[in-house]
Amino acid sequence: MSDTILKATNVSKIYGKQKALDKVTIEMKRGMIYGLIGENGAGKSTFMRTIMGLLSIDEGDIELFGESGKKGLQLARRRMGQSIETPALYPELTARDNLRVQAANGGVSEREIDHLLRLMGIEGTGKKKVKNFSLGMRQRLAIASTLITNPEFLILDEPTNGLDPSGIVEMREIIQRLVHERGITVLLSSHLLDELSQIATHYGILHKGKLVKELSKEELANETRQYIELETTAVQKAVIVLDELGISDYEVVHSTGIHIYERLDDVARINRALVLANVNVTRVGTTRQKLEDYFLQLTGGTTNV
Ligand SMILES: Nc1ncnc2c1ncn2[C@@H]1O[C@H](COP(=O)(O)OP(=O)(O)OP(=O)(O)O)[C@@H](O)[C@H]1O
Repeated sequence: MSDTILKATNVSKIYGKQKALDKVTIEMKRGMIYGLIGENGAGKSTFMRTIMGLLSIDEGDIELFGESGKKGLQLARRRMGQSIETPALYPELTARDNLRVQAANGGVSEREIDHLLRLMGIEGTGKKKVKNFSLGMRQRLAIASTLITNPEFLILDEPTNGLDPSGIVEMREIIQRLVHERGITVLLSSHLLDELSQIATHYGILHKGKLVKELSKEELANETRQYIELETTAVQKAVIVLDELGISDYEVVHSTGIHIYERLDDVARINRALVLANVNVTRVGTTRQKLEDYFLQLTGGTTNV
């Protein structure tokens, strides 16, 4: 069985004169959680729609589960679920009855419905009607309904949009559970890098239809790593002091600068030790390039939230 779930090569979509997608190439392997990040209008939904076959492409190739061509893609898409165009939830029905309605044609058992409700953490909603659900609960039910067909690859369009911070954390946990318990590969989107920063294993930054950067979770962590920035005119002496303090994860970045990647809460102590050793410290402090700053740097834009 191929490990490549999605291979989109040079995919373009043009609306009139506007290129909503401009030669986007993305490859996803089984088990990945791929976060597509971009501001409003960057092309995230358009990309997801083309992958699901809800929208035709003007250029490029799409391969799903190793299948290509019209027939092959049609078959492959049966193994996928999506939240871009899900059936509307019935506000007058309970969560369970909503799933029952959607499961009606698929021969899905009550046991499976129970499992989905539990998986999404909405098993306790009982007789409560969906119209009285919070946005977070509704989002969970919407995802539960995409799981009815037991997809191997799930596409979620902005699943954290509109949720409060605790709702975002819960949604992240749910998505991680899907990956760990069901082995589902997930492509999801957000206009905020921060919202997906703890769950995605890979990131693609989309800007004006172009994929401007692709990086793994580890690469992102490195690029936005927090450290103590130490400026001193005596780098060599400072390094000796750091060694004496048992600090080994540091980097001399230039003739007067050191980045220390550990003991971030110990700035005062490190400073004291340096001063005691007669090291002239011109600046010491913790810095971190915030994720959203990093994102703006890549897209050269201003934040729209
Ligand atoms: N049916 C359409 N006709 C014309 N232009 C469209 C159509 N759908 C999308 N667009 C344009 O294509 C570009 C990409 O839109 P898309 O919805 O994919 O962006 P997005 O990143 O998903 O943003 P959002 O978060 O706002 O949904 C936008 O400039 C949008 O105006």
